[in-house]
Amino acid sequence: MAVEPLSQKDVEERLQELPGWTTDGERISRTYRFDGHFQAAAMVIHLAQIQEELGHHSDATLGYNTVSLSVNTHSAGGKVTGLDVELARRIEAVAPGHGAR
Ligand SMILES: C[C@H](O)[C@H](O)[C@H]1CNC2=NC(N)=NC(=O)C2=N1
Repeated sequence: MAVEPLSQKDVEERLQELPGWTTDGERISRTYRFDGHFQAAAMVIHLAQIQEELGHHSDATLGYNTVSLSVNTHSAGGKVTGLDVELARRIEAVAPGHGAR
């Protein structure tokens, strides 16, 4: 089943429930900060588990104490869909347990 892109207005509305997440119209993004590198790396492993479960994957960059995420849906022409928002929600649910801020 084709996944339809969300309108910019829909994306912005949904992001109101995901503080820290932003959109440039082509993707949704957030950078998390951690107490150190190991904590950030552990978050990436947890992220990989969630992404494999959902079959939906962000572009993730591991820094010293940061993890920067960006996601859109390739099959929707590289636009933002509900799948991206769902992934962001799942990540938000586990991030505090890793000390993310
Ligand atoms: C076949 C597989 O489910 C698809 O290629 C998935 C994999 N992960 C994906 N991740 C993201 N971010 N967008 C996609 O469209 C996408 N498609």
